Amino acid sequence: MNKIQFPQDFIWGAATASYQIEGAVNEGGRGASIWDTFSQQPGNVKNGDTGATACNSYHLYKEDVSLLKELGVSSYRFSMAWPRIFPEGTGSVNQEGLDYYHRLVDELLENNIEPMCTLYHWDLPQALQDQGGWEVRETVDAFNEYAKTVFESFKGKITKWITINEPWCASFLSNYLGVHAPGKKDLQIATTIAHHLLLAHGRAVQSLRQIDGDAEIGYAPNAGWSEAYSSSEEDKQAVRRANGWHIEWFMDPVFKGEYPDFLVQWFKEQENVTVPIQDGDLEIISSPIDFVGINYYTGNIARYDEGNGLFHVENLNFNYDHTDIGWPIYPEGFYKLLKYISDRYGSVPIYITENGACYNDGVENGRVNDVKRISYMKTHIASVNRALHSGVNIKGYLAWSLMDNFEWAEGYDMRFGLVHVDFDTFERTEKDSYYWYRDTIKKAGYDLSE
Ligand SMILES: CCOCCOc1ccc(-c2cn(C[C@@H]3NC[C@@H](O)[C@H]3O)nn2)cc1
Repeated sequence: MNKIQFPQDFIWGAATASYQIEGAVNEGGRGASIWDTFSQQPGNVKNGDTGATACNSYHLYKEDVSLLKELGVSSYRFSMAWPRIFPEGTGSVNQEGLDYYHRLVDELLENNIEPMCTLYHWDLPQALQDQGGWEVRETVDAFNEYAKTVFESFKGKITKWITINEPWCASFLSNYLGVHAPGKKDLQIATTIAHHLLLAHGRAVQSLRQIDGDAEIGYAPNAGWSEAYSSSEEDKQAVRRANGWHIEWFMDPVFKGEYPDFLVQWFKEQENVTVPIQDGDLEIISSPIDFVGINYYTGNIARYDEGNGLFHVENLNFNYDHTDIGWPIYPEGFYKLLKYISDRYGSVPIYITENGACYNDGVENGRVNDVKRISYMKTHIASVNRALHSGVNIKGYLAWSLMDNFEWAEGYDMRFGLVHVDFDTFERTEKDSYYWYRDTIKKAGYDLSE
């Protein structure tokens, strides 16, 4: 037997995001985003890299679609850049921006590839940031205007929408830890932003129901996985706080209509931070959705460590194998996470909207022999298969990423692609993992002995 086998109707895909691949930041009427501003500020991004040219996908999208077609995927997850549609965040619509995404979507549909579109993958219009950004509720209204505009424009073409990608990154990583744009370090601001992102999600869900009853909508929360070092109560509580911050903080409000109270109390008592909930917010946030996107990369073993960070928790470094970005390789965590989500939130349809590994192999004699990425994909796709066969309602798997791209604060050094990109010439070279994934898609699985 020795086979990892998926159902024939299992959806296979690949994912990218606008600021990471498009480039052409001053073309097509696009306005500035917070990532243009943040990446231009010295010290924020390795090597001073920016998304100004990226993979040049704004001009090379047909080549990208050809790569997807050859790969054999049935789904392509991309994101729209809000500043291409509304250069000033609100107000007049930039028709050139809509036209670009219509060209991309038409090319996908002509190749029988279903577009899965993320509305917000972190490139907030700078004009809105200048007026308070996600800290102010007016940005929630602006997001809803943007969402309604593209729902109307792409009705009948795009049938799977994702509202917000990784709200933990867009709130806490960006406004408490200061690692991503706009680089703030204030827990109350980050907590307020997290709430407004969830509110924006809920408002967009309600708007889609009014505009296009045939389309499906979800969101893509972060999902790391921490596991207690021991069965001691203090280790278990420390890990409960860590997982709660990454997972429950963003999933309980959507699926249960409330924040995890133990964490709300922790924020209040430890940090004097509160969530600015107004009447009706949680009803909006918990508007029923059609699927949830799970993004998984890594997990860790953790234990209680008095005074260590927000939650008094220490991630232990067991010298597990790591990818080139330094993240431990922990496929069992993926299986445990998926079971945890299914047990806690029920049979909501799940798409793995991101899973992949950073390996920085270069091109040698026209090939990229990224055997470690193939190994990572084998073990992690097997974890998805374990969860699927354990009753978790998983509908598809989309690899992060179709191609090497701008990996945020890590710049272009950290490569997650199935396709290698030369960032000077924009030449694309399919890696060995691309061919392995193509064969796996064709067989809807793979043989463990291979
Ligand atoms: C001070 C401690 O700070 C440590 C860094 O902390 C993080 C956490 C998480 C990430 C992270 C990066 N990615 C991959 C992206 N997902 C979406 C897509 O755009 C991919 O490029 N996911 N999570 C980075 C850094």
